[in-house]
Amino acid sequence: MPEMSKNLESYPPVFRQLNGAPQIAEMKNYSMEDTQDSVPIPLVDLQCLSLDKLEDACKDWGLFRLVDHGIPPSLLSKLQDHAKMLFSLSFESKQALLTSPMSYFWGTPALTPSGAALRGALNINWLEGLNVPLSQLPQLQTEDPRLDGFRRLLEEYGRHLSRIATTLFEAMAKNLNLGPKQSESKLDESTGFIRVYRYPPGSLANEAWGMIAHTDSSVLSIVNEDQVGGLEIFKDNKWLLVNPIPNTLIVHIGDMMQAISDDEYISVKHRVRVKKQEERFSICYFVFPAEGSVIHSSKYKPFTYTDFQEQVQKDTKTLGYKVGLQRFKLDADA
Ligand SMILES: O=C(O)CCC(=O)C(=O)O
Ligand SMILES: [Fe+2]
Repeated sequence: MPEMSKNLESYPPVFRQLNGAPQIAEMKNYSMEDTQDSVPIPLVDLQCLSLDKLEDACKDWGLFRLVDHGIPPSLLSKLQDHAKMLFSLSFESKQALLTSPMSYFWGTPALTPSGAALRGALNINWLEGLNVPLSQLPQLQTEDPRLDGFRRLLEEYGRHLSRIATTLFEAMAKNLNLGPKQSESKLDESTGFIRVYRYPPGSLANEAWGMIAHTDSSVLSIVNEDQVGGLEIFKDNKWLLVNPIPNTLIVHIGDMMQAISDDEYISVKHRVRVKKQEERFSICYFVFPAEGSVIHSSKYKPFTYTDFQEQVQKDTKTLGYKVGLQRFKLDADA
């Protein structure tokens, strides 16, 4: 792992073993299925939004590539550069610097509502992350110029992401014929948070998953990945590689949107594995329904996002994985 050994002290101690991830045998269970070559995923243009194209992508894929989104390329590249700089600091410096309201975590993307890593029974995910609740960003007290600069970039990025998520959700609500009553409070910008991830480089000896297969619990998730690639989606019983393309964003339908759409839209299963000898960075945005807002659907018992999240946390702790929407299905034993 050449790149990793250059910068070993920046990694959490558990990642520093040169022969790859711990629990590798267990993780190999997740890599039985082959991944197909990269495929062109549907394109959605935000400036000239086609409701039909959007509808097809949400129904058939549960994800699409967003172009003409209005985020300046310079902001995207500055964010990526800043993330790289912060993650290259020593593990100890990151633990000291990246504190409340942000949180620094590694080995799992599952966090408690306060941002602490939630350790399940299984799996170490081969990643480090920084969790940033956007509404709390103004409370960040820092005199460190590295962090202050990052905060300003994140605030600007967060404003763009709120705009994009709202525009897309309104278009989806139109397509689904949701009345104002049904759609209001189903996407609340103040719930938005950003995850910045660093995935260690892959190697032939290391088949570990950066992030194991899952669906997102959000209404919508918006991913800005670098050129290393490694995001895979599950479609028609196959794993497909999503090609990284500069200045585009990948939008995922999340579990909440699947329920709101009465299962017309798919919360797409996805995973990450870095195959190149390079670190991968991604900056992901997640947005949720307003607190207390009840999701009514013909397919599920009425539930709030808080009910859902509590169930996910319970399952992750006791079973080691998220069961997800299945727990709330009307015709299933929860
Ligand atoms: O890093 C990525 O591209 C995806 C991350 C992801 O799927 C998640 O955080 O839920
Ligand atoms: Fe995800």
